[in-house]
Amino acid sequence: MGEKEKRASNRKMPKHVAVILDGNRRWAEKRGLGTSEGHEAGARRLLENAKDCFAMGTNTISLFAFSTENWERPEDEVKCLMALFEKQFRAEMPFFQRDKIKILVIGNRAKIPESLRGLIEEVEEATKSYEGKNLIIAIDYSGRFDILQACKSLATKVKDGLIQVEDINEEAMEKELLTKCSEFPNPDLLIRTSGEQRISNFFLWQSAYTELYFPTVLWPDFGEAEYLEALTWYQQRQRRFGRRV
Ligand SMILES: CC(C)=CCC/C(C)=C/CC/C(C)=C/COP(=O)(O)OP(=O)(O)O
Repeated sequence: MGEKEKRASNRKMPKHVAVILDGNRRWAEKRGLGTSEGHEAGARRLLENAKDCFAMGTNTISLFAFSTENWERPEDEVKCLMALFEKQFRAEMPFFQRDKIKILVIGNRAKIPESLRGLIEEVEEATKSYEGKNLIIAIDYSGRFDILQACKSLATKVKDGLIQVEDINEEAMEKELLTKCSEFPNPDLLIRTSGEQRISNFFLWQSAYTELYFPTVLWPDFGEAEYLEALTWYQQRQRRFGRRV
């Protein structure tokens, strides 16, 4: 049995892995390349890793591709990222369909260029009936934005008489979050590469009991061996969810 098959049969595999892919620019700088080449290398790595991750039994992968704060980056870099997202969605559509991967893009779509927005809708529509492999891509996403939009939606339901204040509980809240945690599990493992040890406004609600893993390697260098190391670390964790065991 190969390493991937062995992992896939391990019952302690994370069902949902969230990733903050960090270090593309530093990776490019170290090689005398431009930032856009770093992001391109990051995007290639992303898809290779997603394939490995699904093959080893994880059924939901979330990627923090572009944070709300990323709009503050130089205009050229933002343009290049939006163009890269478009290129990747177009190039990967046949793979999503062949491997039956459901795509869900979460975040505030208002500022995303129209052509990318249209393409996202197309990809989501084409993959919406697939079950078992979910790829959640966060673009113009922030955890605070997600919690706020969920609160607004619940408040509107109370105002419209659809629910009572007493009906608001964790389950009701989770149904309103963009990750639809009632449909997808909360992340078991969050990986942030490049040595930074913070969540940076990613899944604030969803990662309450997530195991946080911070390898120092830069994202474009995070390959299969590094992912296996992350899994070994995860499988040694004792998850208590606040209880004594
Ligand atoms: C399918 C799809 C949506 C693919 C594209 C994913 C992709 C490559 C996103 C880039 C995200 C990003 C801003 C990375 C951080 O590196 P950084 O620039 O912050 O690196 P640094 O920490 O070295 O500055």
